[in-house]
Amino acid sequence: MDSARSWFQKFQPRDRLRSSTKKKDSTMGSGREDPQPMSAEEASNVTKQRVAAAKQYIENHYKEQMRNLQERKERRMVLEKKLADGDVSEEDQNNLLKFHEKKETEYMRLQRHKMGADDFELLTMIGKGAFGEVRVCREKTTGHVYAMKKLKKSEMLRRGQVEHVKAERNLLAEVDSNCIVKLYCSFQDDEFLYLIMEYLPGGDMMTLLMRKDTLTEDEARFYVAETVLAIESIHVHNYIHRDIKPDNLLLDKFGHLRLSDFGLCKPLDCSTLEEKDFTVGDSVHGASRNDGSSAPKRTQQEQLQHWQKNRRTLAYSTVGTPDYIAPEVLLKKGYGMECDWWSLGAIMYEMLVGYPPFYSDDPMSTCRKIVNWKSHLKFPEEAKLSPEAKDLISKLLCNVTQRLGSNGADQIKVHPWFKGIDWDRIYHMDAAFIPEVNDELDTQNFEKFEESESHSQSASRSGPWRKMLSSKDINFVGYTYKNFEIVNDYQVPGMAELKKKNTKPKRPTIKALFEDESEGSDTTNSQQSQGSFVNLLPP
Ligand SMILES: Nc1ncnc2c1ncn2[C@@H]1O[C@H](COP(=O)(O)OP(=O)(O)OP(=O)(O)O)[C@@H](O)[C@H]1O
Repeated sequence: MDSARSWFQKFQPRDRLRSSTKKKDSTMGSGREDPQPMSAEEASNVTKQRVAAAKQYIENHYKEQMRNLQERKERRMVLEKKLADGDVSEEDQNNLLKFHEKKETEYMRLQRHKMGADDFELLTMIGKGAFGEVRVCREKTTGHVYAMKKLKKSEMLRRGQVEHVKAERNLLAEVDSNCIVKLYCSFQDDEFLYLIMEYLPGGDMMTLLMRKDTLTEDEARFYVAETVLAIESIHVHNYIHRDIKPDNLLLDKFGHLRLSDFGLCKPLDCSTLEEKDFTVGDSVHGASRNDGSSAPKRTQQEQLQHWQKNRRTLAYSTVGTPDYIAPEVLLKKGYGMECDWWSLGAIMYEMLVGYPPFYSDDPMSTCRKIVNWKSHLKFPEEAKLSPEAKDLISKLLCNVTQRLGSNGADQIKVHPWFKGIDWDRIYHMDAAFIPEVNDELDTQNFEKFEESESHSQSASRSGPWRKMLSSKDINFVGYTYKNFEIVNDYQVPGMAELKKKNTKPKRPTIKALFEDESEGSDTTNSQQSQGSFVNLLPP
C-alpha cells in the first residue's frame, strides 16, 4: 500500500506539485516570479503524461517482480546442473549452494536499496563525451571498483537522445557476452543518469592506435576478429550499433576487446548538404568540387600526423567524428545491420594505414568522401597492405548489397585474411598486446583529463538531499536496473579456495560457475528501443 502511495505521489500532476513549490519559494524568499498558471488543456496534457508514466511504472514494477522470480529459479537450476555435471566434491557443492543463496539474499537486499551517486567514491576521470563523463569509482560499502558513466539528463532531452540512452541501458542489461562491456546497475537523480559498468583498465582502441601509429597485420587481425565477434553478439540480439569506432572498443586487463557506448551516437547533421552534393562524387567533376580533394596532397606519414593532431579534438567535440559511419546512415535512407560491418572496414583500414579511409580536414568533407567512397577509397603504397587485407577492406567498404556480412558474420569469418584464426578460442588466447595494469585503480592506459573546478564528490546531490529530490522523471521511467552479477564478488568466508578451484583461468571469480559457456545465453531485461542503437524486435 505504501509503495502504491509513493508511486502515486511520484506521478502527481504538475499543477499540484506547483502549489507546493510555490509555497516553498515564498518561504525561502527566493524572489522568483510565480509561474504563469497553466491552461486547462496544458494541465490535461500534463495529467495524461503523468498517468501514462504511472501506468508504465506499475507495469514495469510487476513485470520486474515476475522476471526476478523466474530468473532466480533459473539461476538455481543452472548452478545445480553445473554442479551435477562438474567434478565438484559434495562438500564444495553444498558450500557453493549456500553461497549462491547468500548471494540471492544479498541481491534482493540490493534490489530494495535505492542506489545513488553517493554510494560511490568518484576517482580519476577516464573519458569525456558530449553528454557527460566516465570515471573510475569505488563502491563505498564493498570497495569494488567500477567505471561510472554519468550523463546529463537535460542534455539528453535537448538533443533528443532519450530513446538512445534507454537503448544503451537495455542492450547492456540484456546482452550477456564476453565481448560487451558489463553493466552492473543504472540509476538516476534529478540531473543525471548513471551507468555503473565494469572498469576496463586496458584503455580504448583510439588511445592504443594513437600510441602505436599503425599495427602489423597480425596485431590488427586479433582486434578485428574480436570486433567481428562483438558485432555479431549484438546483431544476434537484433541490435545495430551504428556508431562503432575505436573510442568504443575497450580493452580489459588481459588486452581482450569489449564493445561499449551503445546509443549515444552524435549523428552529424548533414541536412545542410544537398542530395546532389552526395551523388555527383562518382564523377570526376563532383570529386573536384565537393569532396575535399582540393585539400593539399599529403604523404601517408603527413596524413597520419595531421589525423593524430585532430583526433582527440574530434572525439570530444559535440559533433563527434563521422569517419566510421556508413554512407547509408549519413544519407538517412534507411539502414540495417550492414552499417556496422562498414565501420569495421574503416577501423581495419585505420589500424593498418594509420588514419581512417575518408579522413579529411573537416567533418563535412569526410561525409562527402564517405558517400562518394568509390572515388575516394585508396590504399597508399607506403602502407604495404597484403592483397587479402585490401580485398577484405574493399568488401566491407562498399555498397550495402555487396557488403560482406549482409548475410551474417560467417561471411566475414571465412575470408582468407582471417586464415588461422580460431574463432571459438580467440577470447581465451593471449591478446596482441597485454596492457600494463599495476593495480585495480591504474588509469595509465587512458588519456589524462583536466578536472574542472566544479567537480566535487557528487556535489549537492549527495547525502540526505538525495532522498528529498524526486529521483524519477517521466522521461526516464524504467532506467533503474541492477544486475545479479553485482553481488558476484561479495566475500563469503572460506570461498577463496573454492573460487580458485572452480574457475576458468581468465575469470578469477566464482562467476564462471553461474555462466553458460555460450555467448548471449542469458536474457535478463525487457527490450524496447529505437534510435542510434536499434533493437529491431517489436516492443
Ligand atoms: N567501462 C569502461 N571502462 C573503462 N573505460 C571506459 C569505460 N566506459 C567508457 N570508458 C572510457 O570513456 C570513453 C568515453 O566513453 P563513452 O564513449 O561510453 O562515452 P560517451 O559520453 O558516450 O562518448 P561519446 O561522446 O563517444 O558518445 C571511452 O572512449 C573510454 O576511454
